[in-house]
Amino acid sequence: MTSMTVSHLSKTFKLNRKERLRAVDDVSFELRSGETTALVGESGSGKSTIARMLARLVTPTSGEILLETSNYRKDVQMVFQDPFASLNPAHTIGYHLRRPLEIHKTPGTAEELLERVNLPAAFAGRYPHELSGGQRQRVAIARALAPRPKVLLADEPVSMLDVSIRLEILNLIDRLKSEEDLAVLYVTHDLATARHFARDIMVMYRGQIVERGPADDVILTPGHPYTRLLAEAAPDPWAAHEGERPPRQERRNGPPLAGGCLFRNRCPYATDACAGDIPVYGEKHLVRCVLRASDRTAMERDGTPS
Ligand SMILES: Nc1ncnc2c1ncn2[C@@H]1O[C@H](COP(=O)(O)OP(=O)(O)OP(=O)(O)O)[C@@H](O)[C@H]1O
Repeated sequence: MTSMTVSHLSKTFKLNRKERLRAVDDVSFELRSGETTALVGESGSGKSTIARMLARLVTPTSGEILLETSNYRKDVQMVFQDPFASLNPAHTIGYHLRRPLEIHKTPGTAEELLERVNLPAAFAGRYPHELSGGQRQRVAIARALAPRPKVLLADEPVSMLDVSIRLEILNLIDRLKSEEDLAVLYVTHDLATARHFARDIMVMYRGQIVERGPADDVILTPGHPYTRLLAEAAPDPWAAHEGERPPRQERRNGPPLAGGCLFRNRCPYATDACAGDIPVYGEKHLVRCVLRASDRTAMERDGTPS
């Protein structure tokens, strides 16, 4: 069942008197209960801005976010990247968990919430500094679950944690998704965990969703040259291409491209057509590109025209 429908969502930031940055550009998708949808793309592509608009922390410039239910503040919860910044050092874990129960008038106790995330009930009396990063992230997840939300937004929930415990936390979110029938948006740089935990993957490039579809299809048979670049070089898309890594500023704002495909100045298959309107092809697996994957295979076989 659809929990949240996002239509034509855009966000333009005003950088200074003259400059504007279109961080999110006409994005539409659905989040369904009991399913994880991954949002992947390099740094600065707009992933967090989408999550923050869905959490109502950032006001959209245009577009619509429709929720099946009516109590938005209760039904949409977010887990942030930094488990050290998200808990107040002055308050106990119990306080952090009881607050949302009180605010949203949901039944339950801090101890029950701790159990749901596999932490001992005695942690309710502890302070954040007494916990490890992984334990804090479990607390942050428990706090997000306290109001019994329908939608959980997880923005890079494990990227600041020790590699050895990342899977535990992702498995926990996955189990809770099934138990609570949550619609999960998993924002990540990491294609491998996106493929493993998500049913669908959406690939963002400079504010636009350039490809989306069932996780295996997107990763194993990427349709967009950008997805292919990400998939070949995962987890860091530039790790294997260090010499070609574009400077951060260029990646973020880039040279101005009026319309057309925003990837065309980096794309090995770019043609004049890429400056025009870009069609979307596919049904379940959608790709925003003038060339189909089969055309590119033929170009590679027969030699790319110079
Ligand atoms: N409040 C803001 N004011 C101005 N620009 C912003 C603001 N928030 C984000 N941006 C810009 O919007 C673009 C998208 O940022 P966003 O954080 O959504 O990307 P991201 O894909 O989540 O990146 P990361 O993985 O590094 O978090 C970036 O160029 C960023 O600098």
